[in-house]
Amino acid sequence: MTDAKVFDELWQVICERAVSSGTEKSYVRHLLFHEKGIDKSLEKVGEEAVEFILAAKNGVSEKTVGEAADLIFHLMVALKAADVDFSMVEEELAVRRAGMHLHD
Ligand SMILES: N=c1c2ncn([C@@H]3O[C@H](COP(=O)(O)OP(=O)(O)OP(=O)(O)O)[C@@H](O)[C@H]3O)c2ncn1[C@@H]1O[C@H](COP(=O)(O)O)[C@@H](O)[C@H]1O
Repeated sequence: MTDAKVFDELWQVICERAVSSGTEKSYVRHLLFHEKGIDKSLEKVGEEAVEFILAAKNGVSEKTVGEAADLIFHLMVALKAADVDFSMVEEELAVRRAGMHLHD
């Protein structure tokens, strides 16, 4: 899959994990129901951001792609932990594309 639909699918899975009390192993659930609360997801965003920066600075594109994916994934989990729907971010980006600024 190479189109933006992957973001919507991933968001849907993250939302399912947030309501599911299932017992199967789930990394998303591990983050969302962590004893540190939202701090766990936020920590991961920080770690992954640093890893992305280091990879990009080192100029190895395969590593940079992997770290970018880790960062975006953890950012989406953190949005869920912050109770912000991903569609709001998409909407904000769409508004900016249209040359308007909703939250200025
Ligand atoms: N995109 C991802 C994804 N990217 C990275 N990771 C996991 O992120 C973890 C990062 O590893 P780290 O070493 O940084 O963290 P850790 O030591 O395992 O654990 P913590 O430090 O977070 O406590 C690894 O376990 C990876 O498997 C992901 N886990 C899940 N997804 C997506 O989320 C969906 C749902 O996942 P589950 O909730 O596990 O079913 C999957 O189908 C994927 O689409």
